[in-house]
Amino acid sequence: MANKGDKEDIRVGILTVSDSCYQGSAEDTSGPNLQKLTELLINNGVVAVTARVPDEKEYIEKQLIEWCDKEMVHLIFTTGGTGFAPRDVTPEATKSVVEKETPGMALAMLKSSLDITPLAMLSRLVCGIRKKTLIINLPGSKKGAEECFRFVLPAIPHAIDLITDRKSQVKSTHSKMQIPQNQGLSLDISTGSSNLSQGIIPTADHSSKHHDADNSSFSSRAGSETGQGYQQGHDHDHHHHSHLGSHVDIRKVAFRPRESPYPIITVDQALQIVLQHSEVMEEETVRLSDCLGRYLSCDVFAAEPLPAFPASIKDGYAVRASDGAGSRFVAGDSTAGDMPSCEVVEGYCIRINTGAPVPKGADAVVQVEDTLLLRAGDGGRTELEIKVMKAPTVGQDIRPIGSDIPKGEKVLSKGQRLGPSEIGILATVGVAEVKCFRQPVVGVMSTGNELLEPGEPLQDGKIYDSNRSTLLSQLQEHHYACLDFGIAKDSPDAVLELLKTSLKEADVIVTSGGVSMGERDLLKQVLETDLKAKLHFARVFMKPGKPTTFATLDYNGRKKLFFGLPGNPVSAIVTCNLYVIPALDKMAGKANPLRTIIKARVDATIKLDPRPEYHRVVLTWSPDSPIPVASSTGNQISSRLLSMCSANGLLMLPPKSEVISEIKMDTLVDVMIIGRL
Ligand SMILES: Nc1nc2c(c(=O)[nH]1)N[C@H]1C(S)=C(S)[C@@H](COP(=O)(O)OP(=O)(O)OC[C@H]3O[C@@H](n4cnc5c(N)ncnc54)[C@H](O)[C@@H]3O)O[C@H]1N2
Ligand code: MOO
Ligand SMILES: [Mg+2]
Repeated sequence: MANKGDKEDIRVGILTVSDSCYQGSAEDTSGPNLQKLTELLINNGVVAVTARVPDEKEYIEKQLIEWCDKEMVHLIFTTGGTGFAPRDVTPEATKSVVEKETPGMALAMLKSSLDITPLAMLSRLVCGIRKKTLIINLPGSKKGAEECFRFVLPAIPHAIDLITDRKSQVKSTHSKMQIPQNQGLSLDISTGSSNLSQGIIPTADHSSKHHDADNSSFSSRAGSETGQGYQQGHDHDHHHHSHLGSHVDIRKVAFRPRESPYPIITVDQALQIVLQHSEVMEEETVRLSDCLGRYLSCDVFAAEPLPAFPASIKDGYAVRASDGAGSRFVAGDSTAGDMPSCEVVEGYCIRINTGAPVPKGADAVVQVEDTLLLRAGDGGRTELEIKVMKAPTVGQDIRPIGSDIPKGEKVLSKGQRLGPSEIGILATVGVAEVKCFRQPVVGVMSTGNELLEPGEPLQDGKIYDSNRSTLLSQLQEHHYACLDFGIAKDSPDAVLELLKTSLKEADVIVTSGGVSMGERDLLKQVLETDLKAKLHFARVFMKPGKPTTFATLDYNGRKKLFFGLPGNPVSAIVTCNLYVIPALDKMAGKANPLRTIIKARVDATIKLDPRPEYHRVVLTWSPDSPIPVASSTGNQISSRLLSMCSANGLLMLPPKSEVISEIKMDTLVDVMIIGRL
């Protein structure tokens, strides 16, 4: 663990007392098991010495004295020789070497063992202190020894601190004992864990230390991933430097915190933090065909007026208004795409089509419907003379130069989203490439041993990975480039390896699963311990989505954003809507990245949850009301993805309180728009 080096090791000796094990006629199962338990469950526990002795008082005493006085071990477990048999003398040997007995520990083991079997009364365990060593007798059977080991485990770190006179540790334990149970020290007899001073899960404080630290170890590691197996052995500091996989050790399940060390914050606070860290990306030049959904990084001006020539609005005749109503000779024609070569003079007109340039001399267009044909030529192939039925006015049905877009006008602004019309405007002003903010590349991955790819045969205990498909398509719906990084197994090495791969390619990483309180919920530890990421928050007061986690880290000089979304399918998609989309929008250059919130009328009474709830609804409009109706999608449990089906809104419900416990039917409530209306 990251902070293992902060504490001194507890040196442990394990002494198997048994004639048959000593002679080799029976296998010693209890001794090796105690060794494993010591390394697994005693934080900083190191098995320094082990030995097997026969059931002989002198042998036992000699070994105990040597370990206490020469090997300077802090703690000795004996196993065996504690019963009623004639050769059972371990308690007597122990009594003769200790200076003080510690009957409380013996009593704790006896009391708890009696709850398991009345035969425990036949055990004669002795515990005591010789100089700076605590000696604990355990029964000979593997099961009995393990049970008794676990019964005394909660008191061991503090006992060793006292015996070895580690004053600061003792003081800190005592002060924490003043804090109510679930806030400070909690000794849990069932698991033997103490959440005090174990430092198993790095806290926010650790994270900032890591962030400030030189992270060159990360850069150098990035190129040499071995994906080596699960880390073995005791994680001393020297181990850290040679190990290429994760430094997170999740084996000591008993030491996971029983309360989340992360403060819980509000949705508004969380969003503010996310947006603070979402910096607008650099600009790049994008072809017109690729710029749908992008945000402009500069204003766009019209280089030329539109139209660039006076253009006809109608199919008809270009005339001189001063000629009034009456007959005109048709001198020629003007069709779109060609500049007319002739000029309109008094008494003449030119046949013209919509959009075609109005020829010189003409100052009005008369639509064909307002004329009569007086004379045709060439068997109807030409018009020779027409009659204008109504006197035209100057400028009639002509679009003057620059009337749609004057020359030099700003047609689009920085931060504006390029939708179909905006892309049309770019084309209109003759732009083939445009400067936009680069879009963040988003890497998406799932975590979990239980996950299968859809299409694979279903296996016992497994489920199909739905989060990845949901998240990838949601990001695509918002026009973001996504990379699919697949599924990471629930091991620190696997998670670290996939994160490192994704960091090379993605600006933003979105994972789902592994962020809550389970021993396999290891993302936060890998982020902080291995990647030196700064965790900004890891709990939000909301439903669904409570364990939503947000971190940033520096990777080769680039800031990367990390969203650890909760694994429950609805939690993942709701929190993607609430945090990931606004972050990406801001990075992509959107001027206002906040989601749209409107009012809707609920069509049924809704019970409130203790957490502010984002209740999935379908919004519909009826012709007789401008206010939409919000209909719940049913059971809102966060595993039920069907509650997202067809939902286009999230009702933003307040938490249940003494003042309010439900929202009555027909009440107007805020709704965040998340889908097509
Ligand atoms: N002791 C506590 N337990 C839990 C708490 C808590 O505060 N204390 N919070 C609960 C809440 S709220 C949520 S939400 C979940 C979040 O869990 P994780 O983010 O750790 O996710 P997992 O444990 O990995 O999985 C939870 C759930 O989701 C399923 N899952 C995971 N990934 C996928 C996927 N890609 N596709 C479909 N389904 C997925 C997984 O199988 C689990 O059923 O924690 C609560 N527990
Ligand atoms: O917050 Mo969890 O997301 O309720 O299920
Ligand atoms: Mg979990």
